[in-house]
Amino acid sequence: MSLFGCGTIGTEVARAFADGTINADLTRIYDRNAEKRQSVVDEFPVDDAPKPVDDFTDLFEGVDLVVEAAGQSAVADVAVPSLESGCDVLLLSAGALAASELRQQVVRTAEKEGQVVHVPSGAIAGLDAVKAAALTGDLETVSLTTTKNPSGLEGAPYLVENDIDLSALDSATTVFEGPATEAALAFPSNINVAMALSLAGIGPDETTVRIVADPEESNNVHHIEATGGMGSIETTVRNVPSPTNPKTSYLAAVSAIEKLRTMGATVRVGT
Ligand SMILES: NC(=O)C1=CN([C@@H]2O[C@H](COP(=O)(O)OP(=O)(O)OC[C@H]3O[C@@H](n4cnc5c(N)ncnc54)[C@H](OP(=O)(O)O)[C@@H]3O)[C@@H](O)[C@H]2O)C=CC1
Ligand SMILES: O=C([O-])CC(=O)C(=O)O
Repeated sequence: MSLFGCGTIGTEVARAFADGTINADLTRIYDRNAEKRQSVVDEFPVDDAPKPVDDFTDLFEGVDLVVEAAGQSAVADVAVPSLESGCDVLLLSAGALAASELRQQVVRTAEKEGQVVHVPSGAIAGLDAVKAAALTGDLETVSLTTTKNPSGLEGAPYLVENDIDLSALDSATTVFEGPATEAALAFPSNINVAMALSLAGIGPDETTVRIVADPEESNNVHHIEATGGMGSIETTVRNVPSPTNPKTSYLAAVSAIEKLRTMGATVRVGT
């Protein structure tokens, strides 16, 4: 396998290869930051380290899967070329697929090449039930309310473009409400989970998202509500943020690791 992105999630994923949690080889890694590439290499014994590459197109050689843990622009760069090179992809920055042209291109290429696009549950819970409910054809509403400390939202394009200053907040405030299609692009580093939920359920135009900035909240909280003919589903995850990136919940990295681990497992639990 190859890894694109050697930041918070990429480092945790690489460690899981290094310590044998994932029973497969990580052979190539890429990040635009050479120091981060090197610090991932340093997680491995010298004779078992992945090769750091300067150009992401060198990730494809001799591997069957490329793990993206970098950012939405990386998905635009790497997803289609990976699939065309005969690699499956696992996308953490799934919000990139909110752009319908890219989404269609990725899906069509995967179909044509017979490859798989994996989107892990990441920092949310309940995709198993939402997927099953969607199959019944009468899943009616799906909503996600995400609450983060302002430090977990700062720098988001939507806040910058609308001149929203979160440092002045003294109580929980809704900063965005709209379809997942808009949320994923307005908050590209904060709400990739909305696209995972959309793909599992009723699509990004119908899935509604509310983002709350709360100076009293120390966790990244994701609350899902879904209703339909099967009844209703509610899940809440109160995630501990990663120490190296408060925008990213620790569970997101572990979710990707579990997905990779179980690709080769004999017993696979969950829908
Ligand atoms: N699906 C889910 O549940 C979740 C998804 N995510 C998403 O996963 C991704 C990784 O998160 P995280 O590890 O915390 O992020 P980090 O910022 O810690 O690490 C990302 C790394 O990738 C590099 N990078 C970003 N874009 C590119 C690019 N186009 N080309 C080359 N290198 C690039 C960054 O470099 P630099 O430092 O120079 O920017 C950085 O080294 C993010 O998009 C994040 O939003 C996060 C949490 C949950
Ligand atoms: O880690 C989280 O809580 C969710 C997140 O940042 C994302 O989906 O992009």
